Amino acid sequence: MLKSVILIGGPQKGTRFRPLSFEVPKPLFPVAGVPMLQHHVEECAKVPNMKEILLIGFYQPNEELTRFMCSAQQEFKISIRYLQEYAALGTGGGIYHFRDQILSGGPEAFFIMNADVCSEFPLPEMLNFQKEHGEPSSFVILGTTANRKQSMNYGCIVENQQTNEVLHYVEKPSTFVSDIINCGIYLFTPEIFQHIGAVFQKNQQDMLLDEQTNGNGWHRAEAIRLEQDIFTALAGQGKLYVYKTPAIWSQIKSAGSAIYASRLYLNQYHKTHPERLLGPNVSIGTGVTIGAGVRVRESIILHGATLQDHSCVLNCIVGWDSTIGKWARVEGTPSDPNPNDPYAKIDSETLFRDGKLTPSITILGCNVTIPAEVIILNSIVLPYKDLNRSFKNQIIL
Ligand SMILES: Nc1nc2c(ncn2[C@@H]2O[C@H](COP(=O)(O)OP(=O)(O)O[C@H]3O[C@H](CO)[C@@H](O)[C@H](O)[C@@H]3O)[C@@H](O)[C@H]2O)c(=O)[nH]1
Repeated sequence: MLKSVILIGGPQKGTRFRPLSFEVPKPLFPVAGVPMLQHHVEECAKVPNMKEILLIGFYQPNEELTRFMCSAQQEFKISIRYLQEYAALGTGGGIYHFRDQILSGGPEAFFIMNADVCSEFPLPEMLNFQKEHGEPSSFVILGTTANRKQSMNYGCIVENQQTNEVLHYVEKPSTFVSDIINCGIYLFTPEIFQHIGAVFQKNQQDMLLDEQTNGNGWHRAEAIRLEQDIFTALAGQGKLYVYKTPAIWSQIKSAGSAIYASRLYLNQYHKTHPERLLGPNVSIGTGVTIGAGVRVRESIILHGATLQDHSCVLNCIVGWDSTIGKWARVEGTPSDPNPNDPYAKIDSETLFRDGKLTPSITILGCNVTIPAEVIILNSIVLPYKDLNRSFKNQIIL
């Protein structure tokens, strides 16, 4: 059985996201149309045997987070829980504090991910890589290549090129170390807690020896960074490996990087979620209202029209100020030129053939109202019509 943990940090951390983070916690900021975290959740839920996703952070429980968790649990059919740290415990301290929760049910391995990254999340690939490299309980860091100058803003990894073992790990070095950087996505086995535990014990001993220690000593011992405290020590011990991905990856620290990450995900959608794209070949007039989950392609939506939630518009022209109700489907039949004939032109078909309306683009005149949950297929609807049911191959006067 497997689990995933997403490190969502807390309120003070999102400063580079102001003023956007005033409105919504940074991990829920929409990237490519869905909350940043949803990309993680979706990929985790696809991994066979994934039992649970734990969000760990120091946000006060809040309505936005609760709402996100409820809807994501339903949509992706996976348990999602939020575990709140009493203070910022760092990237290693939070998972150590909640180790019993992570290990309950006996997962043989678990993923840890930074919330503020955009990635293809090659989780199955990391699992396979773990099986093929080193001993079975080795740990895997997802890595990617950066340019020399930018690499120094990240955790830098020197690998054994034959075995992919991590030989050196330096967090945000001040001089060049390696162009392989840490993507903030890891695959661990429960054994990682022995290593974090050893750091915790040592911190506690140091704390007892330190006579200056006051009431917050416990917190100081528990604040542990995976990168500096764990990876640096594990490098070169035959335990830590890097799986390098050629796929998309970006950090999301600023508003600018959120737009860049959106573009990366939107490009992916052509392959992974074509239904989330408005398009291809869609033009939308001014003042058009498009609800959540609407699908549009090969259509022209004229100004003032409203496409209510989850409606689907394919091969249509939607007239000015028309309204398409929720879950309605308005569809026409394209009459594109033969794509295999380089000289082909589009046919301007006659409206009727053999006494029947030729299947063609559906046209809604202005101020037409299509009710919720109906299907309008290959039809022409004259202006100011309030339809009350489904229609197929008709001219509605
Ligand atoms: N739960 C919890 N999460 C935390 C805490 N501190 C940070 N995080 C979360 O951990 C992630 C890493 O945040 P930072 O500690 O700010 O590190 P960074 O500058 O983003 O660098 C990290 O990510 C890079 C990739 O994006 C890595 O290259 C780098 O090595 C490092 O892991 C973020 O998702 C953040 O929300 C904490 O105390 N508690």
